[in-house]
Amino acid sequence: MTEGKAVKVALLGCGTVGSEVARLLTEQADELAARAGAPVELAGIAVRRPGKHPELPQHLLTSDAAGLVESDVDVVVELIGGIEPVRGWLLAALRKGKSVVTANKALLSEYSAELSEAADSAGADLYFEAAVAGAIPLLRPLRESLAGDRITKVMGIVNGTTNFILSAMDSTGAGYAETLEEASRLGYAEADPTADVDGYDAAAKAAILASLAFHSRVTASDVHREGIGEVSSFDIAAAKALGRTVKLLAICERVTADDGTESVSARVHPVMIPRGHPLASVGGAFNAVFVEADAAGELMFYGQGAGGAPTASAVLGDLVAVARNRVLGGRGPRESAHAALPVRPMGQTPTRYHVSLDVADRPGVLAQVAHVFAAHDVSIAAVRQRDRTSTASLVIVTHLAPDAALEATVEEIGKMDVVHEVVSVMRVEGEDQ
Ligand SMILES: NC(=O)c1ccc[n+]([C@@H]2O[C@H](COP(=O)([O-])OP(=O)(O)OC[C@H]3O[C@@H](n4cnc5c(N)ncnc54)[C@H](O)[C@@H]3O)[C@@H](O)[C@H]2O)c1
Ligand SMILES: N[C@@H](CCO)C(=O)O
Ligand code: NA
Repeated sequence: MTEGKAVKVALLGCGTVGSEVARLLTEQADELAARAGAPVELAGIAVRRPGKHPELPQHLLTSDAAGLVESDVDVVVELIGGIEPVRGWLLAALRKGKSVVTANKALLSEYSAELSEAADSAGADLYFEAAVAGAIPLLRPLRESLAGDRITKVMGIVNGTTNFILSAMDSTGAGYAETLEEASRLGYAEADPTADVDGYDAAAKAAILASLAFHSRVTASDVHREGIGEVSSFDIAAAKALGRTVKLLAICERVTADDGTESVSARVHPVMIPRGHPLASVGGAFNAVFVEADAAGELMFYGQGAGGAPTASAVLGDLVAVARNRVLGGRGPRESAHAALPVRPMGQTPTRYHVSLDVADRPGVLAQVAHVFAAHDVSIAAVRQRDRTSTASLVIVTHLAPDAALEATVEEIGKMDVVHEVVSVMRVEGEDQ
């Protein structure tokens, strides 16, 4: 059944992802029409320099994105990225009742509320499956399939570029700069790859995940963020020596205080996980996300988190959904922020630390170090000591404690005379507390 009136689509941006969307939209036109219930017609493509795209249908090209949005189109697919001028164009489209499909996590993690309100008041759809974990169907399961459950935790690898770099550092010992260059060449990295390596991209995704999972408004600035710039070969070696590996994780949790009040913790930072943990074997630009919910238990989502074609798959899935909604006269899910949970500061969030120290090898040192942990009310889970000629290597893994207490402990230990060097400090996830 494809006899419905054509759904006209404006494509904004034709780079890594946009070019794959244009290709698939053209190559699979008949099948997409059959699935949507009407032809999904590319009405225009906004590019920066129309003369530079001989591979695209020339009559569709324009450098006037704003004009294309204003024209007689039903859906705007935005694949340019960044905040302005895109935000203004998408607001204008939604206010006129045009549906929007975007992969722009930077924009959504700051302006989701504004965009959703514009969509809701005009009865338009706002879909963004590609914005988190590329091809992996993750946001639709959170918004729809799990709408009847109570999610307690979302944790995973959501940035392909940094996972590609950390995997290479762990397996081949490849250098940071050369691996980042390769990730850019393969189309994984953002236009400015510092968004990847400094954790901004993952933090934006964590904000989107936390908002959907906990029915609250969480923005990128609410997310505690640390990138992989500080991860050294010592950290990788320390992790290996303990049967662990280092991953950059986004962790969004529902935290319940002693008095029963609930809040949301959202953070992105490097983490040591056991090599046997399912996230440890997620290599290259692949992403994997665990979701824990009261009734469903533990769910794992895995697949390609970056790259042109995988991301285009998610964009096209959204496009078919919004086209179908227009054909049938319905709407997709609206923003759900009714729980309005506050965001818990990182310092009050319970975490566990791995601390690797070079200490003087003489009696009483371990007791002195342990005393500092105790003074900060941090309980030690495991200690390993290895003697060298005049120093000893001391590895300590803690139980859960407020992150601020752990940070203060490490700072104080670093100042002790008997501690020659704090070799590696990293949070630990994925093992018994
Ligand atoms: N590459 C990925 O793996 C991936 C995955 C998920 C989400 N995303 C997101 O998808 C979006 C696009 O990413 P990308 O990797 O394709 O980026 P890209 O840099 O390859 O493509 C963006 C394109 O937009 C064009 N552009 C910039 N300003 C424009 C304007 N005013 N008018 C018309 N075109 C303009 C650029 O010339 C470029 O070709 C971003 O929001 C990104 O975060 C990318
Ligand atoms: N730069 C992002 C693209 C996918 O969102 C990444 O490396 O994961
Ligand atoms: Na996705």
